[in-house]
Amino acid sequence: AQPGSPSPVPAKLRDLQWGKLNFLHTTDTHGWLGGHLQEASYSADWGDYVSFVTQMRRKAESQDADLLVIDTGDRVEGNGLYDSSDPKGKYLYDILKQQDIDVMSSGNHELYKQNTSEAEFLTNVPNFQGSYLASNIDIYDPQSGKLVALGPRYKKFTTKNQAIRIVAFGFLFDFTGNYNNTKVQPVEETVREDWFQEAIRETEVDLFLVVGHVPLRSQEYQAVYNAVRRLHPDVPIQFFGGHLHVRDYARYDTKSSGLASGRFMETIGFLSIDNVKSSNPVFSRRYIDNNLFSYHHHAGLDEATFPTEHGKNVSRMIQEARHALDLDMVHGCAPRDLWVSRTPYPSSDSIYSWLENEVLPQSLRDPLRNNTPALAISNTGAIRFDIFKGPFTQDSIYNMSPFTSGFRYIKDVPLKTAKRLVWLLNRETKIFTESEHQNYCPLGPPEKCAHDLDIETRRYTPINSELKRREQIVLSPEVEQDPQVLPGYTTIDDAGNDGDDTIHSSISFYDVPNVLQTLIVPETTLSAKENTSTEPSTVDLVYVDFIEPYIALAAKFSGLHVELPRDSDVYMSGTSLTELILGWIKDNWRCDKTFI
Ligand SMILES: Nc1ccn([C@@H]2O[C@H](COP(=O)(O)O)[C@@H](O)[C@H]2O)c(=O)n1
Repeated sequence: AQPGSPSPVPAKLRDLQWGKLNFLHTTDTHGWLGGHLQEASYSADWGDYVSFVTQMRRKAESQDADLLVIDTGDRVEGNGLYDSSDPKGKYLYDILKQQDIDVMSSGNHELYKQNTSEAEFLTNVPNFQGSYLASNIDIYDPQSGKLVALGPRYKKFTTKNQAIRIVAFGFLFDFTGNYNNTKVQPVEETVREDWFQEAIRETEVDLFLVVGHVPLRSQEYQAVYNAVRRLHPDVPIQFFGGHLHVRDYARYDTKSSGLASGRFMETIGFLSIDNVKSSNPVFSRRYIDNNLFSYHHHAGLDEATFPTEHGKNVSRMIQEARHALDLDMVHGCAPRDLWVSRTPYPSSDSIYSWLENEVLPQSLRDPLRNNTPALAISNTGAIRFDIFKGPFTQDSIYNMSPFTSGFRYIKDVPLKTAKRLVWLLNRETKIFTESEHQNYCPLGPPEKCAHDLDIETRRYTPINSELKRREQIVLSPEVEQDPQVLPGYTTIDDAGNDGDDTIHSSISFYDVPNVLQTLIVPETTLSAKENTSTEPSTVDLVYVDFIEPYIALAAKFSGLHVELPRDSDVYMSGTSLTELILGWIKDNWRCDKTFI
């Protein structure tokens, strides 16, 4: 673990049920390779995980079993270790490659920007040669300019100890937000390609392994499942998925299942299959809290015997990178916790209410607009993580707001129309079912998307259906706090409610809107007449530039006749949402002696 990170608190643990074939799975790590420096439950770093994999491989060997290590993408964007370096990822790729990963795939975050997908193609794919699969992604090779596969489409291999013959694929969901240097083929089309049809016609196979940055209960995985099952009614299929940032386990039939392992290095997913080659395979899953207490327990080792030299070196690499990036530099001290979804919105503890009521009204102003009133909009998904009371560091800003998005505006928009546009964006369904931009909740945080898909009740609500909007829903009521049981994940999945390795009390989850909004009306701009209603008749409609395609769409439905980007312009040129928030924090959150 990194120096200064909290030690894990001993807790009641559920054991792993090993099989002859076992997997460890990470997904949506988003650069959190240093672990969580403010949360004891998730305080192990990538170096500890390197040690854990080594020790678990030894344990597998001793039982004549196999262990495969999987990662399903979104390794970038979301933490200072990736986002704060120039170029981005300067330290991350070398740290990542220290892990011995057997099968991996790309996420959507690897493809939003040209430089990220090119780094993937030129650095990460070669670093993980033989493991990195790209069944439905092509990229324009920056050297030749030719469209080529990002990586091999699939691979066949046989495990070392049990000689299990595996055909593996690596998918990304039907993502449409990628930069134009990559092409993502919808999974439903990929499964009709000749190469895929040939691959699944393999007869010498004991298991199909489908890894991907794809929600488990999705039309994409349904398509893969249908294609394989049509030809192989009896061969086990194991899926690994991600993107929604939740722990989830799905049973598709008696011989197939899917595991999703959370987000941000909070969770290491464990899955075992026993009797893979028989007519009665046995599946077992566990979500391991990413901390040393859990690692020691599951490896059967202690503080002295657990760490490997390699693992310790990787922890040192992270420490040096964090030091070079000054990630512990304190910008201010947060006077209270601010939550993404642990508290109702709006409320005084909601990070979105804080942005709407304090940060944006006090900071968002373009001097070139001469105090013109503005209705400002940001997607809630732009804010990725909670703020904890106490020191707010260089790391914290990227954990909370990692993206580079700036602002744009449309002038002279009737306030009534602007408000209708916001209403439409938050109502979501009509707009997105008719949109080529449809994908999993493109505006809100991914956890909201899981909530909308009813993951916690294990019902898949097709995204195309008219989702009934719900009021704030408490998913799991607060329980009396048992002093030995700390709050944390209490997952319900298709195998029941005993998947988490650590026994926790539950944390409440509250839904959030797609976009937050704030009306910014400088006192002096109101005419005497308007002053009576305190609302201007027209405003600058200001928005985070990432959501411009959705603004364009909502404008169409709300009677705002604009063509974007032609009719919009940059607002506060050179200022990103992240910089705006950081500036406010530096000005407003002084550290007094109670924090030091
Ligand atoms: N530049 C960006 C990129 C993404 N977002 C938000 O993140 C959400 C997707 O996150 P995943 O980790 O699940 O891929 C997306 O819905 C956007 O809300 C953003 O704001 N800016």
